[in-house]
Amino acid sequence: MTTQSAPVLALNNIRKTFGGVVAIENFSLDVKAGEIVALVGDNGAGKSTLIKIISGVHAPTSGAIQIDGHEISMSSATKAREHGIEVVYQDLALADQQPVYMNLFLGRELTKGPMGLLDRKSMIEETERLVTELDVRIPSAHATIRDLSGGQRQGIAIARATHWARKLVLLDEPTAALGVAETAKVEKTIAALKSRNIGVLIISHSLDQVFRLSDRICVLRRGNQIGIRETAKTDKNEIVSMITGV
Ligand SMILES: Nc1ncnc2c1ncn2[C@@H]1O[C@H](COP(=O)(O)OP(=O)(O)OP(=O)(O)O)[C@@H](O)[C@H]1O
Repeated sequence: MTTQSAPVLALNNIRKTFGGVVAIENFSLDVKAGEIVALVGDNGAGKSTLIKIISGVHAPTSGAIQIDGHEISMSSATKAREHGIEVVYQDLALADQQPVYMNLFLGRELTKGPMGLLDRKSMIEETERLVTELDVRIPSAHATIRDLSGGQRQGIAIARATHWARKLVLLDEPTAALGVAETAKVEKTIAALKSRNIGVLIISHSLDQVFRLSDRICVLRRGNQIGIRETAKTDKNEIVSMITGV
């Protein structure tokens, strides 16, 4: 059961231009606690731009963003994290030369003692607990990211986001590079966020995945919101025609 109370995220009349290009026009959307909303649209529709606006990478040209009913200025990715928002980007943003445990704590390393030394033991223990819980199969918490497979890296990026998120997880094509079994595992992890009452906004080109995971589907075309549908009350044909406009 989920508590669908006040929206964790509310976007009101967001507009974003890059020079003369209007990437997002007049866009509004709520994501409630424990809800999974899928953002779909063709290439260039504006999906990634929207995720970057919510995660503080791009400032909107105009419009407002509210978290838990409070208007906030998402001026940087750090600020977004402070508000409990975590993102998994297509390029994963992992430090390739670093071990898994350092990646899970990147920028939020645990320290000990008056000198603030890295508490590697605790970070390794916490990493081992987390990867076991999420069934991310890696050789060890000490493994270097560059030595892992694409699926293992993806698992680490998602483990990091789900571990730190308090309000909202944003996922940009989280399973694009994965096989069937790995995709199923990632989808299970995403679905489990509902029980922690975390809101999820997911970009996916796979309508099968969108229908498996989401509560609602929001369609974007050329920066405009074409409509929002409850997943249980629509079908692929309707969503495809909303995406393509035919
Ligand atoms: N940094 C930027 N500078 C200039 N234009 C940009 C920038 N980022 C995005 N755009 C433009 O904004 C529009 C939306 O792009 P965006 O990447 O958000 O689309 P998308 O829906 O995520 O596409 P895809 O599915 O191909 O990733 C496009 O016209 C794109 O060229």
